[in-house]
Amino acid sequence: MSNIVCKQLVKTFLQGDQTIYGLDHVSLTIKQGEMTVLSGPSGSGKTTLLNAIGGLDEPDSGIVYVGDVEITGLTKSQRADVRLQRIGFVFQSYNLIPVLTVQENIEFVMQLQGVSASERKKRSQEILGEVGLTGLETRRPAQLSGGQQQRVAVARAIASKPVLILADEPTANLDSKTSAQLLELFTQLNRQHGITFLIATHDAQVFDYCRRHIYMVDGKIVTDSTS
Ligand SMILES: Nc1ncnc2c1ncn2[C@@H]1O[C@H](COP(=O)(O)OP(=O)(O)OP(=O)(O)O)[C@@H](O)[C@H]1O
Repeated sequence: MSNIVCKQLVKTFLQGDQTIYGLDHVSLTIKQGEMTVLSGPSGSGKTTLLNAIGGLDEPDSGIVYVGDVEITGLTKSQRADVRLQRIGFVFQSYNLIPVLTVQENIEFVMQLQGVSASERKKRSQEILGEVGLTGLETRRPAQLSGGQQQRVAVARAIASKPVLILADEPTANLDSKTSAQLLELFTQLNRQHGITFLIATHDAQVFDYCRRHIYMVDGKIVTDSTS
């Protein structure tokens, strides 16, 4: 089982002469296959928590496990390796590589993983079908709508066959219909592949797709409910 376990995470930032708690002793367990929404006011620590779980940033103290790997015990390059093998990211701003085509953007991660060219082509075609982008493989990101670009970002995130997808405001730049389509896609990937989703958002539409809802204020989890 690849559960996510966080124990007593603390992350502080110095702002002027003030110490701000991005994470104030946060502990939580997310079971493999859960779809969880993380909400809270601006500055409550949502991104800081995603970054700690995904190993993009190091907490000051505390422990993060993704499955049997303790992320917090690794070096920067070891964390990058764990991300490559186990964790997909989806951001508000898509973060695609503009000079690469849709297919090349998807294959990029597999290339880093050392997957052969023929296997990359086969898998990227399958993934394009799965996210509903067949026929758009030779386009570049600027030639796609926001919703299509976000689907490419999801395709890239699942290319590495991750156990966990961390999504930070994934619907923020999408209209409500396109957001619903993206969330349907998340649900489908969650059900078919058992991928765990942790979605940080202000968008109430996301709540309908997640049974578990964690709410943060001032770096602390104040409610954690499952419907
Ligand atoms: N690199 C940084 N330097 C200084 N302070 C930071 C840094 N990153 C985050 N913070 C502070 O940590 C707190 C938590 O920020 P975080 O970005 O995690 O909040 P958030 O809940 O994701 O906010 P939003 O909903 O606006 O994205 C905020 O007070 C923020 O100003």
